[in-house]
Amino acid sequence: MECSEVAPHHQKDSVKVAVNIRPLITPELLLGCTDCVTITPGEPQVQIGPHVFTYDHVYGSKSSPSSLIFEQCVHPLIDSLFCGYNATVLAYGQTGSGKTYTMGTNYTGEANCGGIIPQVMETIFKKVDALKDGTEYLIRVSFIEIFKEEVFDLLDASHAALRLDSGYVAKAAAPSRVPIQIRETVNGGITLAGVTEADVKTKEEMASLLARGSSSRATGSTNMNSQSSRSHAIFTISLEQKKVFSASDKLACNDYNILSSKFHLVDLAGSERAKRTGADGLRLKEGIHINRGLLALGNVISALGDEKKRKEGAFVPYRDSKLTRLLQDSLGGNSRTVMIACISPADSNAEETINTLKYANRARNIQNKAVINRDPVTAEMQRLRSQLEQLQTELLFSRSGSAALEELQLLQQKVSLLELKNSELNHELKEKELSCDQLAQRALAAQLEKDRLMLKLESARNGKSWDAIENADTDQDVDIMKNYILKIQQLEGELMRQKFSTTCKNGLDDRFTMEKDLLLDDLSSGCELGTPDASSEVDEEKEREHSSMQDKLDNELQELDKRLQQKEIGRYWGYQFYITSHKTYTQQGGDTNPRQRLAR
Ligand SMILES: Nc1ncnc2c1ncn2[C@@H]1O[C@H](COP(=O)(O)OP(=O)(O)OP(=O)(O)O)[C@@H](O)[C@H]1O
Repeated sequence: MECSEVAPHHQKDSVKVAVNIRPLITPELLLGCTDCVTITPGEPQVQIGPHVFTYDHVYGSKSSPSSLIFEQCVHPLIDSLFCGYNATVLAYGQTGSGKTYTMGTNYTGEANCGGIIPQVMETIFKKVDALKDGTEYLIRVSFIEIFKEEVFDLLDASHAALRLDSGYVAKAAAPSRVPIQIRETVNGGITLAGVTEADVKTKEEMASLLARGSSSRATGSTNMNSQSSRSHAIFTISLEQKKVFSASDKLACNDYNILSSKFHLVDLAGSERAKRTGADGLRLKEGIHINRGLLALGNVISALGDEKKRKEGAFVPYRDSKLTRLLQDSLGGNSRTVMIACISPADSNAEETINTLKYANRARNIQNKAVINRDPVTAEMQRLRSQLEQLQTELLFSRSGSAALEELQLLQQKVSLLELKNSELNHELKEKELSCDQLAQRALAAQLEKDRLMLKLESARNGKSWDAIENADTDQDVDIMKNYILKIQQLEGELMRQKFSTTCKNGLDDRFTMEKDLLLDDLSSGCELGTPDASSEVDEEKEREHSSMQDKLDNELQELDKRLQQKEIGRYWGYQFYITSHKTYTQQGGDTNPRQRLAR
C-alpha cells in the first residue's frame, strides 16, 4: 500500500471537533421554536446567546453543508487506517440532536441511506480494490452496544429480538442476551471476551451486518425523539494488511510489513432530562444509565482536556464506566479521533446545546498519541534487526577508537542530509525533464507552424487568394514533406554511394595489389615470362572479375537504396499522422491556428 503521508512512528494528535447543526424538525416547528444558533461567516465559529465557541469545522445551518463532514473529517481517518493508525469517530449530543442520522447507525440496507458509516464502508472497499495487487487484506467487523451499563453483542446470531410494545424493541430483555465481559490484556489493551468478529470480503457483507446490528439495537420512544437510541453503539472495523512480496523481494525487504488497525464508529446515546423526555419507569432507568455513562465520559474529557492536569499527570477516570473503558484508546490514547457534536438549533434546546458545545470545546484540547500498529512479532523483529545493525557498526568503529565513533555519528548525519537532498534533487530533475519534454514538443509545433506560415506567405506573394491558400494547405504540406523527404533520400543515397565507391575502390586496389604480388611470385618461382597474348588473357580475366565485383556492389547498393526508401516512406506517413493530429487540434481551437496568430 502506498501511504500518502510520511508518518512518523509516533505522533501527537489533538482530537478534532466538528459541530453539526441539524435543521429545525417538524415537532420543533409545530411548537413554534426558533433558530437560536448563529454562525460567524467564514469561520468555524458558533454563537449562542453570549457564548462563542470555535471548532475545527462547523456544518449545517448557514455553514458548510453537512454532506461535507465525510470528505473533510472522516476520509482522512480512512487514509490513516490504511497507514496502520487506529481511528475513531464519535457522535455526541443531546437526545434528538441527530447523532444516529449523522452516523448512519440506523442503516436499513437501502442504497441511498446517508450517514458516515455507509460512506466509510464504500470507501474502504474501493481502497482495498485499488490496492489489492500488492497487499493482502483481512477485514473484520464487530458491533456492540452498552445498554444499562452492560455490553451486548449486536451481531450475536443466537439473539432473537423481541418486539414488546409499540415502538420499543426490548432486545436487552431477551433471555438469550448474555452480557460480554471486558478484559484487559497484559500490555493494558482492552478486549471484549467472545464478541463476534465477522470476516467480511465485500461491502455488501459489511452492510448487511450493519443493518442486522442496527435493527437489534435498543431504541425507544420518548417525548424528545420517537426513535431514541437507548444505548451507546460502537461499530468497529478491523483492518489487517500484509504486503505480498515476490521471493526475491522478500529477502530484500524483510517481511515485517503487517499492519493491523481499528476504526471505531461510535453513536452515543443522547444526554437527556427526565422532565423533558417524559421518561418514567423503564425509560427513566435507561436515562439514568445513559447520563451516568456520559458523565463519566465528560470527566475523562475534562481530565484530558485540562492542560495543567495533563502535564501534572493527573488521574484519568477511564474505569468509571464501561463506555470510558472501551473508548480509552480513542481519547488520549492510540487513535486519531474526530468528535462530531450534534446540536439542535431550537431555542427550546438552548441550554442543552450550550452544554454540548462546552463539552465539545474541552475535547479539542485532548492530545492523542497515535502509533502505527505493526504486528507485534514482526515489529519486534524489525527493532532487533536495526539494533543489531547499530551495534555492528558501533563495534566496528569502537575498534578504531572513540574519535571514529564521533566520526560515524557525523557521517550518519551527513548521509541522512544527503539522502534528503538527493530526493529533493531527484524530484527537481523529474520536473525539469517534464518541462524539457513540453518545451521540445512546443518547439516542434512552432517549427511546423513557421513552415506553414512561410508557405502561405510565399503563396500570398505569388498573388494567390486567401481561400485558395487555405484550401491548398493540406496538399502543399504534403508536397513540402515529399520534397524534403526526396531531397533527404537523394542526399543520403549519394553519401552511401560515395562511401561504397570509396570502400569498393580500396577493396579493388587491395585485390589488384594482392593478385599482382601473387603473379609476380608465380613468375619469380620459375614460370616462363608470359607472351603478350598470355598477358592480355590475364588482363581480360581481371577485367571480368572487376566488372562482376562492380555488378555485385551495384546490386548491394540498389538493395540498400530500396531499404532506405522504405524507411523514409514509413517516416513520411508518421509525419503525416502528426500533421493530421496537429490539424485536428488546431481545428478544435488550439492555439496554433495560423489565422488567430496572424490576427494577433
Ligand atoms: N441533518 C438532519 N436533517 C434532517 N433531519 C434530521 C437531521 N438530523 C436529524 N434529523 C432528524 O431528527 C430526528 C432525531 O435524529 P436522531 O434520531 O438521529 O437523533 P439522536 O441524536 O440520535 O437521538 P437519540 O440520542 O435520542 O438517539 C430524526 O427524526 C431525524 O430524522
